[in-house]
Amino acid sequence: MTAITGTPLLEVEHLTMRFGGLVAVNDVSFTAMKQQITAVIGPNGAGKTTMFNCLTGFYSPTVGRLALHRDEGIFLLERLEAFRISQQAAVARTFQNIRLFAHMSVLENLIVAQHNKLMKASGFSVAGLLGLPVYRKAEKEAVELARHWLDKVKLTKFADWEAGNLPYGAQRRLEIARAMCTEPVLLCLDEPAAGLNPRESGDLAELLIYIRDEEKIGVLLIEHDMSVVMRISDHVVVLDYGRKISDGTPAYVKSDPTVIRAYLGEEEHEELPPEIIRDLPEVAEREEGA
Ligand SMILES: Nc1ncnc2c1ncn2[C@@H]1O[C@H](COP(=O)(O)OP(=O)(O)OP(=O)(O)O)[C@@H](O)[C@H]1O
Repeated sequence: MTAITGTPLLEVEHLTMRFGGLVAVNDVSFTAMKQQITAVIGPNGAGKTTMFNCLTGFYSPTVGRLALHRDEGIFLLERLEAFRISQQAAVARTFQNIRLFAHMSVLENLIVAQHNKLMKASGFSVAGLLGLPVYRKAEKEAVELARHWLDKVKLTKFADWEAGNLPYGAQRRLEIARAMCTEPVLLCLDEPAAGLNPRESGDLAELLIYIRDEEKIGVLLIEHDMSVVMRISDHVVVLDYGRKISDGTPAYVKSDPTVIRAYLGEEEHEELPPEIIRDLPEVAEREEGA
């Protein structure tokens, strides 16, 4: 493990999630820092999505403390219901499978994401029904925020399209925009590059860098695409069979023999991500000799 410096945003301590006899996440601890991209990687079934489900209230962890540090104080996520984790702790997430409102327009998807803020401004309908200035102001701000994110994900010209008619890569970007419209402090993305072509993966990487550097939001990223992970992450946590097996900078993790072994399995070299294959001693020697 190499030390990652920064200001803690999310402290995961001894997280364990059991399903009957199966321990999907086994005593995992790490700290994700503010304004950093922390990637969680590992072979299929390693426990990555289960960990996300614990963080976002879909599962109640068997054991563990999940402390989110905000200016307002510390939120213990394991004690909060899912809707409070998103509304009060300001944790947003996307899923492996796309979950947009397919029959709403692209812009409407981003306005609906701000429903809680708008409901509050409307005094839970009264001010909204009466068209009071406080509600009109909130509505205008919601549209401005939506337009800001449409621009950032390069979907402005598709604002009136039905979301379900967008190409796949654009739907993925819209999901991230929708999550950002909830104004999170922590953005959790479950395999955002899945199914993207290399150009779209490049755009995604740029977008995540923008979210970190300009919007100053912490990102927790589950991703199998190692070219994206190694390029943009500040910190990589590796899980295997539910346990944390490595934790550090991308450079440290990709040359960690434990990680190489986990991806290699027994004799399955082809499963190893190319970035890790390049660092294998036998490959490096071969390339030097060539
Ligand atoms: N609700 C559940 N009930 C029982 N077992 C579950 C449940 N959810 C996940 N598991 C099991 O927990 C283990 C970890 O699964 P998980 O989906 O978290 O892995 P993952 O690292 O996200 O995998 P992938 O990269 O394939 O998405 C797997 O063995 C899975 O079958």
